[in-house]
Amino acid sequence: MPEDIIHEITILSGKNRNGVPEGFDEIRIKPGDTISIVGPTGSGKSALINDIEIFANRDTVTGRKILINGAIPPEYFIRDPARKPVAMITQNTRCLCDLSVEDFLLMHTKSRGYQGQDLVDTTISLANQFTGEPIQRKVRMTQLSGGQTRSLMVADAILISNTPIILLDEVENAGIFKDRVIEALRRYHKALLFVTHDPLVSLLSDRRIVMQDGAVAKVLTPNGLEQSALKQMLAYDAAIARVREMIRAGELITKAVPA
Ligand SMILES: Nc1ncnc2c1ncn2[C@@H]1O[C@H](COP(=O)(O)OP(=O)(O)OP(=O)(O)O)[C@@H](O)[C@H]1O
Repeated sequence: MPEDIIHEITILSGKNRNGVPEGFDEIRIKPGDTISIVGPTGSGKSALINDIEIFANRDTVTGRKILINGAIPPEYFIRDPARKPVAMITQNTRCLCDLSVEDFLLMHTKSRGYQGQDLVDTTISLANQFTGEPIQRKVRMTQLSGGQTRSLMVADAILISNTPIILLDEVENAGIFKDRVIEALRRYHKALLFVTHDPLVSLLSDRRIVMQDGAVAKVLTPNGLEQSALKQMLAYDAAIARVREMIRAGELITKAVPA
């Protein structure tokens, strides 16, 4: 529906944990933007993406307000799961559904009014680009590992739910190829906000929101200034991935691994 097309999400500032107003007026996010949310433990990272998930209207602990296309979002964005434009994927995302992967995705495509097997196949193959352990279509949803579940949920959010806004809360430790997830979300033109403690994931984003004491302390836009650090982190990440595979395969690591 044209009125459902999202051009912009706006975060209007609230207050920090001590009631002091945040030091920004508004943060504007457009489809295709990738934004990482960083900061120490307890600094308010999850609270910020929760505000977006529920379209806070000065009614959460932070006092923030979220606008969609410059206005308060319509009630059905919040109440109707099929029209909600936000998918939130967390470390705790679990699937309690006793169906095979294929049947689960088929059911979801039908409930969204799509027909045919094609979308199910594309979703499984996209999910398999994100995880090192390929997902078999006949396996039960409850048997998927943490990394496989998160990979499938991201692929489902991109292709079947097709939500324009995707929120990821610390999914990086879950055995998924985080750089491929970010690349795919960019390619599909999603607005992506992710809470992360991972340096590589942070460097891959266009902007970094830095949290402190429950408030946004800074919004950094590196504009290419971090390219050499990013290159270095990609090389380290590849070296760590190689060692991880060697360890998984039962090898002894007797030499330094070049980055
Ligand atoms: N602006 C605020 N005002 C009042 N309380 C807040 C504010 N922001 C966050 N909090 C509260 O502070 C606690 C910690 O916040 P939150 O869980 O968002 O931190 P976090 O940075 O995600 O932490 P972690 O890295 O450990 O997951 C929560 O109980 C949250 O509700």
